[in-house]
Amino acid sequence: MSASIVVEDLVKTFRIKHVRSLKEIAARAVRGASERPNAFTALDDVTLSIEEGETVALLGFNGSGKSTLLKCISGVLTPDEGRIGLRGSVAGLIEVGAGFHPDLTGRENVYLNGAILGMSEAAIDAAFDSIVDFSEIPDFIDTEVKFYSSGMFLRLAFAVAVHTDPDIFLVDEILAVGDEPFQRKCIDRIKELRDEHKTLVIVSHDLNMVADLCTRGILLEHGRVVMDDEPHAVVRRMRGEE
Ligand SMILES: Nc1ncnc2c1ncn2[C@@H]1O[C@H](COP(=O)(O)OP(=O)(O)OP(=O)(O)O)[C@@H](O)[C@H]1O
Repeated sequence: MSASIVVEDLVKTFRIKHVRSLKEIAARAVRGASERPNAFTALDDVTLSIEEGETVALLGFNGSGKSTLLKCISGVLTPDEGRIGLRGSVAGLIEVGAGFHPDLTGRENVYLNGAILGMSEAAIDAAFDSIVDFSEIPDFIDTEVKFYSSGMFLRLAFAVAVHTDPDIFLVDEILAVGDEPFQRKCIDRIKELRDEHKTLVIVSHDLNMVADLCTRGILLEHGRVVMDDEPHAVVRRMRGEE
């Protein structure tokens, strides 16, 4: 086996903007109050290596840095320090509909999003019917996506992403907005990708589902990796059961 994703000494810091009214600013100036720190470390020296074909659950409570890590791996965010090495093509379903333009139709967005994810026009032509089939929204494919519900957005975004045939697939909270039948379909597709030996990194708060789906669990706390083990063991630790 060879490494598919290598992350070394990754640090990501965000600047925090404090929004205050003029009255507050004046009151603080009179009191001589000191400023709160305006930098926040979302990823604090993260090092990990994921082998080709592994299915990894990235776990942690709200704000622990999961999405930030996925965004750094996918290239949406640039880390402040550290290195990321990837072997193969990457598709991310991280911010649903991020690559979608609200004034374009579903059809136009399939082409736009497919191109962003590295598909040629011919490849999108060939996959188009299957993408629309998967999304199950054929009646809305020529409607501007600003009129879509959040679930319809997700359906089309997921359908495009799984048709790009990536080597590495990063998935953040796919189940948040899809209805139950579509969730089941997404999970089935993810299982197929797993069985095709793709490398998968999945973020979800549905702990039982990801623990069953994945072969490895990585737990983040305050931007640091604190456990890297069999996923059910990681879930038990999160629940305070061990
Ligand atoms: N663009 C940003 N600007 C400032 N702070 C940010 C930004 N993005 C994330 N953060 C902060 O970084 C921390 C980690 O956020 P992140 O979204 O990675 O957490 P998460 O583990 O995915 O959480 P959740 O389970 O709630 O989705 C949070 O405290 C968040 O407020």
